[in-house]
Amino acid sequence: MPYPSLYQLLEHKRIKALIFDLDGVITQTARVHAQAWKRMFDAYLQERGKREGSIYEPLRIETDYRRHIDGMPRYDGVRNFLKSRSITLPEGTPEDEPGTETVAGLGNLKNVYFQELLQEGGLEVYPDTIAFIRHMRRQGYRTAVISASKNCKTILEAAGIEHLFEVRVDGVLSVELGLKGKPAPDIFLEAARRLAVKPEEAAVFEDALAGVAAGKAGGFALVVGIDRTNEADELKAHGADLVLQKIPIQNDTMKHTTTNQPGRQQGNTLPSALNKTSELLQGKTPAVFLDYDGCLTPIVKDPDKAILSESMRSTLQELAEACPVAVVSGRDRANVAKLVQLDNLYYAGSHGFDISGPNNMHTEPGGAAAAVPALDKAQEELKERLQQVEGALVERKRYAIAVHYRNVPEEQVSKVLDVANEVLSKYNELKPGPGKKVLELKPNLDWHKGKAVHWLLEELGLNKPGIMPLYIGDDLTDEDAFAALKGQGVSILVGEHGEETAADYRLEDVEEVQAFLKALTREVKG
Ligand SMILES: O=P(O)(O)OC[C@H]1O[C@H](O[C@H]2O[C@H](CO)[C@@H](O)[C@H](O)[C@H]2O)[C@H](O)[C@@H](O)[C@@H]1O
Repeated sequence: MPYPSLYQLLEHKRIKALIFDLDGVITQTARVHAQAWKRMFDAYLQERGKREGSIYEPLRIETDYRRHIDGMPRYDGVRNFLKSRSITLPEGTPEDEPGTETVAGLGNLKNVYFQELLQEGGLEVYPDTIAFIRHMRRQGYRTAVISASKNCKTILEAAGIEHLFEVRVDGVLSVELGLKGKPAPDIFLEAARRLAVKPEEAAVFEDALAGVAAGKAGGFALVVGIDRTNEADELKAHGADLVLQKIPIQNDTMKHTTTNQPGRQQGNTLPSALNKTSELLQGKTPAVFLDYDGCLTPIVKDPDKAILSESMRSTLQELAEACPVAVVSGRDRANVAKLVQLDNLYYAGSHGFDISGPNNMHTEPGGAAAAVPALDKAQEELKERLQQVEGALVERKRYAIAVHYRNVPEEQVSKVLDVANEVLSKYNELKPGPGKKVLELKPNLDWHKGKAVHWLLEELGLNKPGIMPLYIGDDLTDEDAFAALKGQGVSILVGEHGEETAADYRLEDVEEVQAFLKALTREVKG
C-alpha cells in the first residue's frame, strides 16, 4: 500500500485543527535564531576559554543548536546548552543587561543579535506552509500558531500573516501561564484548548526535535515533522508520524479535491435545477429536505423577521401532500416549526440535533443533551459580554448558540468574534460552526445536518431504490448534507456562500426555490 499522504491522514484521522510552530515551519527565522545563538555563544565561549585557559569549542548548529537549544524558550536554551558544556551560571533576571554573565543576560544578548539580524536580512515566510494554511482554512480547518519565541507576535505582524491564526500561544503567554517549554507538550495543549479541540483532533507541524517530541508527548493525532535540515530520521526518532521536506500543496490539493471531496466546485459553475425536475427524479419519488433561512425565506437583518410567505407555505403544504418533506435548520426546532406552521412536515432543528415530525415524533439522535450545561453557561457569558456591542445578537437554540454580527459595525466585528472564541475555548463540550454573518457554538459531537438527513431517511423507511432524496440549502452548514447525499440523491445550492460546494445544481434565490418546488409537486402528482 502506498504511504498515505498528508491529506489522507488528516481526513482519515478526522482532524479538525492544525497547530503550527512558527520558526522554521511558517517563517524562515529558524536559521536567523541559529545564527544569533552562534554569534552570542561563540563570543562568550571564546572569552571564557581565554579567561580559564581552556580550549574554545564553537557552537555547532547541526548538533549543539539542534539538540540543546532549538524550539526551547530563550533562557531554557541558554541553560541547556551550557549544561552540555558542563557550565553552570547564575540565573539572573530578565532585566539583566544583555551580555551579563547569567542565563538571562546571555539570553538577552542573543535576542539583541536576533533583532539585528532580522533588520539586516528581512523576513521571509515558507510559501508552501502559507499556501497550505490558506487552503486548509478555506476547507474549514481551525488554525493556531505556537512559538517559544517572545518575538512571535512581532514576526507575524511583520510578515502580515497574523490573520491566518485564530489562536497564538507564544513565549510571552507561556511565561504568563507558567507553561513548561518543549519537549513538554504544554504549549501545544494550550493552543488546542484555546481552539476548543482535543489533542486527538489536532495535528502538529514542527521542525524542531524538541517540538516533535512535545507533539508526541501531548498525544496529538498527527505529528508532522518539517524537515528543513535533512534530518528525517532524527525527526522520526523524536516522534514525528510523517516527515515532509515541504508541505505539498499543488498535487495533494488536487488529489484532495478529486478523491476525498468528489465534485467540489464553485457554486456559480453549477447547472440550474430549474426545469429539470423529471431529469433529477429519474422516475423516483422525492424525499425533500429543505434548509430554512436563505432557502425558504430571504436572508434579512433580524432573524425574527425571517417570516415565511403565505405563498411559500401553500407550496410546501401541497408538496408535503405528495411526498415526505423535512425542514433541516440551524434554528431552534420549535422556532422553525412555529415559523413554518405546517404539521405534516418533519423538523430537524439545532443543525439536526433535535428532530420532530407528525404523530408526536420527537427525538434527539445526536446525543446533544450533555452539552446543555455548557451551552447555558456560554450563553450567559456571551450575553453579558456582548450586551454593550452595538448590533451583536446572541440567539440561543436548544442545542446551539448563534452569535450574530450582521448588524455590528465593521470595526467591532473582530471584538465579537474574539469574545465568542474566548468563551468557546472554555468548553470542550462545544465547537465552532460558521454561517452567514454568524459564529455558532455547537455541541462538540460528530453530528450535523448530513447525519440528520441520513437518520431521517433510515427512520422513515426512505432508504430504498424508489426514493430520490433532494436537499436544498444555501449555507456552509448545508454542505454536510450535500456531501452526505453524494451518490444517493441530488443537492441544490441556493445562491452563493463563498466556498466551493459539493452540490450538483443551483437555484438563484428563494423565488427560484419556490418555482422548483411547485414544478416538483406537479411532477409527483402527475
Ligand atoms: O440552517 P438555516 O435554516 O439556514 O439556519 C441558519 C441560521 O439562520 C439564521 O441566521 C441567518 O439568517 C438570519 C435571518 O435571515 C440572518 O439575519 C443571519 O445573519 C443569518 O446567519 C438563524 O438566526 C440561525 O439561528 C441559524 O443557525
